[in-house]
Amino acid sequence: MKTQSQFLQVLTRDEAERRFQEHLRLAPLGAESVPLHAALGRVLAADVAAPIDVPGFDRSNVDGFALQAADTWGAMEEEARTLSLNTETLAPGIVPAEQVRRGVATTIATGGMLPRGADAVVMVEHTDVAGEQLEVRRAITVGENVSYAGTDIARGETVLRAGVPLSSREIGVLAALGLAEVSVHRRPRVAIFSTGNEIVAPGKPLPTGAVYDSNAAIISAAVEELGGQAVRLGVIPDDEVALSEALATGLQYDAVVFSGGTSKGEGDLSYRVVNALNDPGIVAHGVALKPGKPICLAVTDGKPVVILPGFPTSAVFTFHEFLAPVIRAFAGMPPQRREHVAATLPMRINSERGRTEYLLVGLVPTEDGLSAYPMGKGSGSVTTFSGADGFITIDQHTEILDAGDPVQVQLLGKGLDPADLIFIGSHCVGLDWLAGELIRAGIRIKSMSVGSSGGLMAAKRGECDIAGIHLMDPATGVYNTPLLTPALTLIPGYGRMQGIVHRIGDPRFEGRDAAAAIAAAAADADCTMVNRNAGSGTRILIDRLLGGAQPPGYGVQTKSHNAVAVAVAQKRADWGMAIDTVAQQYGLGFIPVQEERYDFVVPTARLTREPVQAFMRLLQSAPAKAALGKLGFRIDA
Ligand SMILES: Nc1nc2c(c(=O)[nH]1)N[C@H]1C(S)=C(S)[C@@H](COP(=O)(O)OP(=O)(O)OC[C@H]3O[C@@H](n4cnc5c(N)ncnc54)[C@H](O)[C@@H]3O)O[C@H]1N2
Ligand code: MOO
Repeated sequence: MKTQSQFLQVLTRDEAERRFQEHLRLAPLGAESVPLHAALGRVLAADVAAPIDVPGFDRSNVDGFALQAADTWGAMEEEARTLSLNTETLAPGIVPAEQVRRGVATTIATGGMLPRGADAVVMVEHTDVAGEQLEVRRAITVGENVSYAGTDIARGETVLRAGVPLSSREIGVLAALGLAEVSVHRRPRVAIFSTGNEIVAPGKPLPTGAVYDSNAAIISAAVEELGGQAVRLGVIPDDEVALSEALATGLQYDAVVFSGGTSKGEGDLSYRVVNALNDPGIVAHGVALKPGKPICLAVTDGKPVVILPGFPTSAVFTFHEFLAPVIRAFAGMPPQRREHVAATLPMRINSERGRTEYLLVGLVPTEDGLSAYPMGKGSGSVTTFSGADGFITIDQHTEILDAGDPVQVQLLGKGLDPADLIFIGSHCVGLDWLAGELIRAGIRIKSMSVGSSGGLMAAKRGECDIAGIHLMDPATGVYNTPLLTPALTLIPGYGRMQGIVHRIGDPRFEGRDAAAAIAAAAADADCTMVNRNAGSGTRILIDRLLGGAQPPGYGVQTKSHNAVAVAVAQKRADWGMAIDTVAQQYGLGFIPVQEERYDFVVPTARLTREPVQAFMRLLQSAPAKAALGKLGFRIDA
């Protein structure tokens, strides 16, 4: 029998970090010399002192004539000073041979070397040449139009400091100093494995029940962003021998990252393999964090070995919490500066007691500052992290945050990227198409799917420009309009056909109308449905159709049309309610029930905003009508 290792001691985040870093040397791993063309993004390992002066000589900044400024004094447009010209012309790179004495000038080009005796350059525009004579029509001062040697960079000056990540600008400076190579910190090489029999590399076919390996891709890219070198070593099956071999390979690098197999389930073997390490081995397994509780942190011989939870959001979060600072330090990058902004919660939030919760949020500007919308699709979501602006930290002792509570949001990226147009509401592929068109037209869009009711609330609070909703008023059976208030304006959208989806050829549904199909389903005790979440427009339709009955599967409340179609296609259920376009996508049969309206609600005060107007014009345009029609939506004439 396999032993089930428990999370014997769940640590706080800070204690886990302390134990982890205690055994690590948070310093660069060494320096190496790289050619300038390969230096982009690398971190300077030593201060750079200028070996030469830049410019290396007194240089003219204009096309004109090098002379002694005193010879021009008193010169005016109608009262020129006349000088004689030397014979040479000083193009850049020419070393002057002739001296500039009183009353004499030398022709010089921009970048040319100032000749001995000259102390200024007059621009060609302020002169006339007549034979060997130069007429100057403008008085200039000593030093005018001249850059003296070493004024840009003086020899011996420290121009760049160790620890600076090299961008194109620093690389330009190094080249100007004549340096062909530069000493940079060695990039820490991070071995990255994904684990699990169900994990499939992108690009390969996906068997039912399998999952594409997103963790390796996101962790690899994050390692590179932090100045490390990602060494992708593939997907390792749930097999102790294979995992041990992987670990041995991984230990040839500077750090080892596994994802998956750290909790206590069947097949979660990664931590058992890592458990064989010593000096000191595992320092934390189980941290009071959400997401990220099963994170396993180990160190062996000064090398970090980490098992990230398999769930993508947990994996990314714990990577950034525990490993990112270590990789930065190994790479010689300065610690990350974390930026916070103040915001308000638009809705009540429940949190789990006993775990510090990191809640990813999207930020929306309002008249009273920022509103922080939870992006939560749970730890298993791949998109939560990429769509969020930041996260709030909910203390382990806090169970509830109320709507209107002030929160501090730690930003994920650099600064805030304000949007021109904010959509909050129900997700629709038609709206996706419209948003795509606006983005192509240069409008910055932020879009949050919080359902129809959430969208309506956001519009009432003035937090969005446009809320896509499809809510039927149960009393009248009319969509959307009965729910408006005077402060809201409705932009008519389009119709979508809702109906019963079933597998093609199922005799309980095929060829019947909705009422007959429901009756046939009710007559078969084995017939299972899949429901929708309470509050959704679709659920109202289902309940009307069932007339109070609750057949098998009624308790399974999925949150989208796609989830309903997948459940039916994969035979976990026999019928459900979804829109016809989704039924088509999954090759399912469809019995029309009712056309519902998907409309756009705009806070009236925002109606005149140009991006809102652009949206309205787009919706009315012939290409939009054609595209939406092709997607299966019925557009008003
Ligand atoms: N009984 C308990 N069950 C679970 C607990 C617990 O405390 N007690 N903790 C839960 C938490 S919290 C998390 S987080 C997960 C983490 O589990 P594992 O680290 O063991 O991860 P897996 O079981 O291998 O996978 C979880 C999930 O993530 C998918 N996955 C895995 N690798 C990848 C990848 N490379 N790319 C994309 N997706 C991946 C995997 O298919 C699973 O769906 O455990 C809970 N359970
Ligand atoms: O703590 Mo797990 O990391 O929520 O999903």
